[in-house]
Amino acid sequence: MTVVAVLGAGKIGELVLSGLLRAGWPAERLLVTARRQARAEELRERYGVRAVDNATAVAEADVLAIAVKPQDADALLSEIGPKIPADKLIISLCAGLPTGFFAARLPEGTPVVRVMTNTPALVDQAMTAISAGSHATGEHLAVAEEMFKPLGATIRVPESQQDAVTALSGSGPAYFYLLVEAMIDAGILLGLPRQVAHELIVQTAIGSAIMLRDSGEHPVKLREAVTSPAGTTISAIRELENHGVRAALLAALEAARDRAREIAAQA
Ligand SMILES: NC(=O)C1=CN([C@@H]2O[C@H](COP(=O)(O)OP(=O)(O)OC[C@H]3O[C@@H](n4cnc5c(N)ncnc54)[C@H](OP(=O)(O)O)[C@@H]3O)[C@@H](O)[C@H]2O)C=CC1
Ligand SMILES: O=C(O)[C@@H]1CCC=N1
Repeated sequence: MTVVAVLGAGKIGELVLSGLLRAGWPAERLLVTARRQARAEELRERYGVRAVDNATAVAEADVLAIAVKPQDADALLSEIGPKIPADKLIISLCAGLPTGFFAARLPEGTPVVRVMTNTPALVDQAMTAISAGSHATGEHLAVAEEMFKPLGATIRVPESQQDAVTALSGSGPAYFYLLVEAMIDAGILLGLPRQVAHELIVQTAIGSAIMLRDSGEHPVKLREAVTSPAGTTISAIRELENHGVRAALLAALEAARDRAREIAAQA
């Protein structure tokens, strides 16, 4: 029976933990570690899982899901790396860090899978991209899929695409929230009560997202269907184009991809 330990159960680690529990993963098959005792205690109380130290997690778990900040990964691996038997599966959730970073700090032959998920895991709507690193087989990828499928959709990608994935879907929820925030402000500008603007935009976002997923139509077609000749939508779209929204998105996602590369270079 697979035992999973989440090493560094902060925001993302907790999302993985709670998602697995919602999916029926038994609490006895889950371990968590945290740097602060208070955090470990909080997770133990909230989820009924065992909060242990990193060494115990390594000894008892089959799968070690590493969910510390990339900047903290080196210290964590200095602590546990030499003790890890090569039959453990390492699943890294860290942005930017290539699987080679882990391989260099782990015993030869340790399988490493790199995963990029996102915060809609909270509502079982994550997008998780999974890549095999050195020594990871199809079986290891299947274990990662078994863990992340209950949290939403999964896709396998070559590791060379993971920095781009991080820019798109890893950081992606933040872009949508920013857009929604700005559109609610626009509603205020137009004189709507904040609560009404919020309700209008959130439901419009949900409806548009479900249509995008379920209709199978290209977004251009869906946008064209809203855009009447000499109507209101095209007036707004002209302003969006005038203000360079498309160019801003291209530049923003390129910056996120570049930051992922920088994180790896600095690690
Ligand atoms: N937030 C997001 O949307 C996404 C994040 N990620 C990746 O997930 C990882 C975690 O991010 P996030 O959850 O946001 O960050 P958090 O800071 O919320 O979580 C990291 C956790 O790791 C703990 N920690 C650090 N060092 C150790 C250690 N040596 N032993 C045990 N625990 C330790 C921290 O403890 P303490 O609180 O005491 O410092 C903290 O609770 C990052 O690598 C990030 O790139 C990936 C996809 C999306
Ligand atoms: O901002 C970050 O670095 C992390 C990785 C993807 C989403 N959040």
